[in-house]
Amino acid sequence: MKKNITFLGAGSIAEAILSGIVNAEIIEKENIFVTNRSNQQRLEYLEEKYGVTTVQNKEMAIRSADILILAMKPYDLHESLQGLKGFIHKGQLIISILAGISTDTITKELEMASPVIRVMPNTSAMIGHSATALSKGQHASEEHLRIAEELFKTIGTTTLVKEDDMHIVTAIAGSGPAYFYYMVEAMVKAAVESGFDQQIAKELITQTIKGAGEMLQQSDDSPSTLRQKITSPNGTTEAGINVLEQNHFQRIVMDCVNKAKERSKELGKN
Ligand SMILES: NC(=O)C1=CN([C@@H]2O[C@H](COP(=O)(O)OP(=O)(O)OC[C@H]3O[C@@H](n4cnc5c(N)ncnc54)[C@H](O)[C@@H]3O)[C@@H](O)[C@H]2O)C=CC1
Ligand SMILES: O=C(O)[C@@H]1CCC=N1
Repeated sequence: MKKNITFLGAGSIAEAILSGIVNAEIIEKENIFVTNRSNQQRLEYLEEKYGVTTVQNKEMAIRSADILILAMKPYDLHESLQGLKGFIHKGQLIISILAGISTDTITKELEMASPVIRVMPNTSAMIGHSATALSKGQHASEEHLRIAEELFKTIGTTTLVKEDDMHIVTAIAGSGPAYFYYMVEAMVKAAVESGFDQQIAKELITQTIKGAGEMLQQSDDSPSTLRQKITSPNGTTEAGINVLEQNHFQRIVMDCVNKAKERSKELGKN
């Protein structure tokens, strides 16, 4: 792709995405520009690690961009664009990865009919395994969507969704990895409590999650059937699952996803 791409925001997800793009070599490193609010040390780290160009002079980086990736926190959007929208021009493709924020809000903030694509990646982008969802705003064309898809395919899978569904998608896929990490934390704790080695426990659990993920992808069985095949009558799995059931584990996970979805909606309103 012969394009200049500029990140506004240099946090953890910006790093995950740019790491994926750099590894895939889809855009020359020299054509990737990264800016943040003020943390010079952070920019130096990204420049050193990925060979991208980091800049304090946002004007130049924004004006010269073909694609602008908005990667600041949702609550920093307004202030950030207030200072920068003068440098943004209509021909640029705006990609927003901000949780909760609609493409219409971005258009309003920019005060121009820019093409905006809303994207929800996750941090597995870092190793090319993001499950990324995309939807296009009213001023974006199919070609804009195609460009965004091409870019995000370098960091994992891409799925087109209706913009209204972005809240639930954010709850299951954007935030999703964190729930699994949380579960792993608990499993490791239990293993350590049993006197088992922490590192070996982590390795075994990691391979177990990877295997389960591959099974979910490759097997024709439903998640429920896959679970049942592990659960021998009166065996260890049943004993464990019974505790989850007694404590309403599925209800808790559903509440967790719903709460994340509601939070996404709130972020969009504020
Ligand atoms: N962390 C994640 O897993 C995911 C995050 N997101 C979204 O990505 C966005 C960033 O999230 P994180 O990377 O986790 O946050 P973060 O706090 O790690 O990074 C935010 C970045 O924005 C920069 N920033 C703030 N104001 C700015 C300005 N005026 N100009 C330029 N840069 C500015 C900060 O300096 C910082 O580099 C959020 O909107 C979040 O909803 C989306 C998907 C996944
Ligand atoms: O927690 C958040 O708000 C962001 C959006 C999805 C993942 N992290």
